[in-house]
Amino acid sequence: MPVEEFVAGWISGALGLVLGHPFDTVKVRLQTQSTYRGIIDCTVKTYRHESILGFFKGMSFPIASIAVVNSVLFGVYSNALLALTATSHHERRLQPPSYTHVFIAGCTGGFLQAYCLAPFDLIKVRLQNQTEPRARHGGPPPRYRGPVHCAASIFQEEGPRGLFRGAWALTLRDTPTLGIYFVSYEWLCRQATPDGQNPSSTTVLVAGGFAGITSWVTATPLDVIKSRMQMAGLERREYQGLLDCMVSSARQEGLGVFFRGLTINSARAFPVNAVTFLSYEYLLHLWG
Ligand SMILES: CN(C)C(=N)NCCC[C@H](N)C(=O)O
Repeated sequence: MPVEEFVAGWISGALGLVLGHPFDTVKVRLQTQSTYRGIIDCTVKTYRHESILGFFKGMSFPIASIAVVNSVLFGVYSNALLALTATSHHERRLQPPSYTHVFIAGCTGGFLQAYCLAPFDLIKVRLQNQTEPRARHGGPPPRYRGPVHCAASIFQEEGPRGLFRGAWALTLRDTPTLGIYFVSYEWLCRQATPDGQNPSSTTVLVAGGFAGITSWVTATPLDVIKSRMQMAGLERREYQGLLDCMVSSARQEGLGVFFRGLTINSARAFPVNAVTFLSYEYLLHLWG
């Protein structure tokens, strides 16, 4: 089993993550809290209340976890394509796999990464939703002191299953949308590249960016539900399950609720995924 794809997936994921985390914090807050009027309001309030550090809350854990998550995604994707088409990463420009194979391999990568991602994503969302500034004398201390304290508290208060809160919504979000992610990337690269040649860096950047946007646009409705289910244990607002969360959110806030965070998700997706694909392709080319 080729391992370079796993390592390249890890490094490229970490680069994308640092770039996209401030956007991600604004997105999570818009999706789960109703105190903000929009992206600008949320950005200004976060900055005034918590300084620039507020945008980077909950980042240390994803940086550590991206090693597992992105390497599982890209490693499983590439190895699933190898199993389906008997071609390695370098042979795929001369013998391009069918879009059906790309989709199946992407869904497989998405399905497996979702379960690795679930506890890390839960902790990230809980920390991002802590709006108390880190060090304010006299004010109430934040509920969680950091990622390890957050994981331990969830474990104590909600049991081991608590760490997988929202995992089902996350799996439903990621399985098809990662198929869409890789198909969009491949399709855009092939449109802009003569047969048998490697795509240029600009093509990879643009195709990666648009693949990110396409997949996040389709993922946003379940992303909202996932984030709400992850916060439910904390806010004493329990849902009976995924369907209940969908129905009660739509009843209380209208269908527009499923598109909360769509603009910021798309704005974040372009640079993050452009950088992720460019560094992934570059590293594999370097080691090739
Ligand atoms: C729609 N979904 C779930 C994805 N496209 N997932 C792939 C993640 C890529 C990158 N780390 C990001 O956070 O955008």
